[in-house]
Amino acid sequence: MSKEPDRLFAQPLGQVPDFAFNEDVVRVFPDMIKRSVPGYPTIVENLGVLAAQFAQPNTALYDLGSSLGAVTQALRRHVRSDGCRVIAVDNSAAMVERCRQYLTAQDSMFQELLPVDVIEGDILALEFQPASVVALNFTLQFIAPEQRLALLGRIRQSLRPGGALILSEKLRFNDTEEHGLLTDLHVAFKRANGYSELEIAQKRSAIENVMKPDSLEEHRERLLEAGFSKVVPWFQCLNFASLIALP
Ligand SMILES: C[S@@+](CC[C@H](N)C(=O)[O-])C[C@H]1O[C@@H](n2cnc3c(N)ncnc32)[C@H](O)[C@@H]1O
Ligand SMILES: O=C(O)C(=O)C[C@]1(C(=O)O)C=C[C@@H](O)C=C1
Repeated sequence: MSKEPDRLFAQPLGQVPDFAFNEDVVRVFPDMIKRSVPGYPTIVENLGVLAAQFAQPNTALYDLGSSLGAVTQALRRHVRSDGCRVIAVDNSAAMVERCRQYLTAQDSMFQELLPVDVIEGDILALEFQPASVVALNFTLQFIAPEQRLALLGRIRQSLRPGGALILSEKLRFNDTEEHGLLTDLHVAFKRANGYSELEIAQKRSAIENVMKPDSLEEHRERLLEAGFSKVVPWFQCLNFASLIALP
């Protein structure tokens, strides 16, 4: 994995462009996401552990918005079910290219890993195969809000009995005081990880038009509306959480 530090927002940018998963972001992404998302390493590793409990033989395991394949690698470290295949999908060409390189490196280090397809494509246009695990790890928040319900509905239809969707997201909070407190604490987390006030402010402007977090209540209601029967939060650190949704 690239160890290049994230300094993308360190210099004054004047007009801050909208955040995009381009080549510049790809180069620093492992550092960026670890220093920006509280609990990210714990979520990724345990997503593999959880997935091993839900994986059913001869089904697909989806990593939607796979970026550099951190979740795909965790699935391959933990899931041992027969006949499973990991399908990693991302619409950023730069992410997909680097993801394939990392997975080739994983293949050369470990034997008997699950086979994996890395697809460059839009998850909104994907034809889902019968699946037992679907991971949306900080991806749904980048999908246009009006498209989220239909996507979750199609994921629900693809899930076999015994499977699960694992959904991780940045949260917003309906209670103003709770929202303010957890937002301030997230800024403190970023500061403690070496980001300056300028970096924090410019990143905030870059993502505000492209990343639209929902509240836990909105997620729960939408997942139930999409046909899931049960929604169980399994992790929260500050304003970032991960949920298990059962078919
Ligand atoms: C925050 S990153 C996901 C991080 C990654 N899952 C991980 O755990 O390391 C969001 C990813 O979703 C991808 N993405 C956003 N919209 C997408 C879409 N409509 N179809 C496919 N990928 C999408 C972006 O290119 C980006 O790589
Ligand atoms: O909320 C923020 O400040 C973030 O930087 C979050 C976040 C995310 O949740 O995906 C946004 C963009 C990058 O992919 C990494 C982290």
